[in-house]
Amino acid sequence: CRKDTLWKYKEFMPVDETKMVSLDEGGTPFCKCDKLGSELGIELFVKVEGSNPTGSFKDRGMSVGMTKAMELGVDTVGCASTGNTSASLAAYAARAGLRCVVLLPSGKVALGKLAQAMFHGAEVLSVTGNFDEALEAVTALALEKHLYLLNSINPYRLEGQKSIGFEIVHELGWKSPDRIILPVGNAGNISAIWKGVTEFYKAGFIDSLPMMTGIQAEGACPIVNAFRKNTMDLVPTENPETIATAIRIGAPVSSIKALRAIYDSNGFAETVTDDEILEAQKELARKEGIGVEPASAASIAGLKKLVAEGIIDKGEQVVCIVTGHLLKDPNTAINACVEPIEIDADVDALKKVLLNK
Ligand SMILES: Cc1ncc(COP(=O)(O)O)c(/C=C/C(=O)C(=O)O)c1O
Repeated sequence: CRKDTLWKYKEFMPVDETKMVSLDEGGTPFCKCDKLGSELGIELFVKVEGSNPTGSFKDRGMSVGMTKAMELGVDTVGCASTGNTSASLAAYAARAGLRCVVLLPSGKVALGKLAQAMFHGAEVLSVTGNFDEALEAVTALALEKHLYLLNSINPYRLEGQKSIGFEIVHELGWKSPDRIILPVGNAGNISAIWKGVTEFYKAGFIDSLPMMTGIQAEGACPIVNAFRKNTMDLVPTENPETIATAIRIGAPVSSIKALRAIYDSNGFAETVTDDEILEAQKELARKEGIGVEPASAASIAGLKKLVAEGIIDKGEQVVCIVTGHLLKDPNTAINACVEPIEIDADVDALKKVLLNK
């Protein structure tokens, strides 16, 4: 694989690299966003995880998790998913030659993700119920050893995803940013990144740590609710609802790790509305040219809100992680735009429309 993958940090990956299952994941773009940043009075970088092989950060965790599956000699892998985990698992299982079973909440998975899971040959089960119920069912199946579970409850997933933290501090010249902001659903990613930066801190590679800041949709925000009460006790959101279907999760499995990361880093947790998410998604696409799916835009919407609330100080160096590609959810993107103009392929018609002539 090419040199700039997450495997350049293989010494920090607790798996047998001779069993590596890789699609050259990691080494994603780290874009300085001066237009948005100067409007907000901060120094803004965006880590574009939609540039991974299947279009989301999940590939990092899946590469290491699938490598562990090969080490263990399992024949079947599985997950429940709001979409991206299943898309990534299907691709990496195909690469590894393993049987793949995915459970998806029926009618609540964005088109691109469903297409990926199906086309890579996963056995796709459309579950009546939400993600949390699907996860409970597939976990029971795994506990009876019918499959190897690769949801982010599997620690090897977090071992891969912690490389996002490695790359951020590496790209900043072995320095932590003041703050890392990301969307939170099942809460594996914020936990993983905190693990990564603290490992590099303990190794002496960096001498400070970022404030970990998690953003949730207003209709699916158990972590934020716990944070606001300054507690580790999580009250699940019973019927989570948001247009950002990737983070439509009510009972995050990694809530303890995520709350630890937020509290220990002196970080923060905030909610954003669906409208704020859609507005941020379009703003990032049209001001900085970075196309992301709705859940990913929650980190930008959260940044704007926290600056407005005075939680984020002027001049802070902030990294927003945008977790999935725009193409994952084409329907939501098209519904947010005006219809294309129908026109004849004729120069006069073009001049009429474009030049008002
Ligand atoms: C684009 C995107 N952005 C953010 C998240 C939240 O990350 P976690 O807080 O680590 O869960 C997800 C999660 C998706 C799934 O949980 C799944 O695919 O099953 C995502 O796809």
